[in-house]
Amino acid sequence: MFSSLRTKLTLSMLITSLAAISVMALVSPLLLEQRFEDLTRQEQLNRLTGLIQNFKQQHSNWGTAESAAALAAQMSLARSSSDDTKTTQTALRSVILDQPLPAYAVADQNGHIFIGAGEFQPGGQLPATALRKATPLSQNNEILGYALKTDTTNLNSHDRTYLVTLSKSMLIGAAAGLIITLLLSLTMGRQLIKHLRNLTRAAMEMSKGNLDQQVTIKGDDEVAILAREFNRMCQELQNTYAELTASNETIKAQAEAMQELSLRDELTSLHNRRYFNQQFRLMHHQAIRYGDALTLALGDIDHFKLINDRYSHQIGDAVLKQLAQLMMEEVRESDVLARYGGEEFVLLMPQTSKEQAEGLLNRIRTKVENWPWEKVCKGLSVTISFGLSDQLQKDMGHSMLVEADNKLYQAKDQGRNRVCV
Ligand SMILES: Nc1nc2c(ncn2[C@@H]2O[C@H](COP(=O)(O)OP(=O)(O)OP(=O)(O)O)[C@@H](O)[C@H]2O)c(=O)[nH]1
Repeated sequence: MFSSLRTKLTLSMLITSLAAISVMALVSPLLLEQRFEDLTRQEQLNRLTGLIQNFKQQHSNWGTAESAAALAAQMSLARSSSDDTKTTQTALRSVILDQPLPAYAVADQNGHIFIGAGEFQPGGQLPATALRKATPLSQNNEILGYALKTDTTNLNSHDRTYLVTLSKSMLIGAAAGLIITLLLSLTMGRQLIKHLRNLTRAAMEMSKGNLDQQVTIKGDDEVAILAREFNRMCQELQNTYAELTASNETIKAQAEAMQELSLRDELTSLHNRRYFNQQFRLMHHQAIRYGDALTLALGDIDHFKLINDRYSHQIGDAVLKQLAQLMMEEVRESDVLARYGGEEFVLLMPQTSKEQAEGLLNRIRTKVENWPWEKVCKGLSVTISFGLSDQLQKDMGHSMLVEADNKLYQAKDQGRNRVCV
């Protein structure tokens, strides 16, 4: 339901804020009231202690029923009097008039009550059980009297109003603070989500194969660290991919070169017999299937042994190379010219009749005969003989090769430097 991170963050912040305000609304007034009461009570007890001290300074018999009665009398006088010149009466007035009437019964150290409250009346005696519950009023470790709380609260309506106003102000302040925090969190959350979205988008692009991904980095937080690492990984991946592609290309090129080399003759750079065999099988099959013409020629340099013997093996090699070059210049791209072995060549001519092939081979033969072989070696002359076949039989080309070979022998027998058909 709440699938996006943004929604989840917003909701969690809202819930947290509401929970914080609720806790504050419930707990803080209670704590405040408790604290307020404690302070008020302490203040009242201090005043009572001060009252007794003042009285005791003037009356040496403090602790007797008489002195308690005298203080009680002074207190009832202070309630009705406006004269505040005397110290005790001033203290009394501050206890009795400035403060709400405390819900305390107060007695001297021997339990003689001089301030009455509840069931305890002035002039009476505070029972032992009540005395145990009462708070001692002491100074310099000397107990001057006891105050027994007879009411649950020390707070008057003023205090309560003050307390409620304070609680409300606190709540308004807290609510305002929380709203600001919420807004700030939302802004920060938006920024965070923006960075995460950028990262997600870049990662998705990467998974599609677009490795060239870099995200903007701001700040130094965890998301920035994540983004920095992501960028570094992208860069590394890109470099590795480029290296792999390059080495792949090299391997491919090397494999192609190896393949090509394995099908080429090293000396003449013509295709070799293996390549010829592959092509011959294919072309022979196609020619039979589609009823096309296919002519095969075997060529052999005349008296090549003599050339080797007379001019050296190196000159023999040079002749082979030059002759291959001359033949290459004459044949079509679609023809297959290969060194068949030693001083023998084979030429496969697809869609070529025997007559057309004969014409081409005679052109080659004449070209070879007329080429200035003196350039290679003084006194050198070279000729070549060819045997032709266009026999298409379903025997994988065997009869064609046999016939071409027979015709080549025929050409040699008839005096060489010729084409036998
Ligand atoms: N220099 C060189 N000679 C080669 C190479 N391959 C084969 N030969 C030589 O070619 C010669 C072929 O001689 P033969 O088969 O007697 O034929 P021929 O001398 O040409 O005589 P005919 O074919 O009857 O005209 C041999 O001496 C081989 O050593 C090669 O790659 N380089």
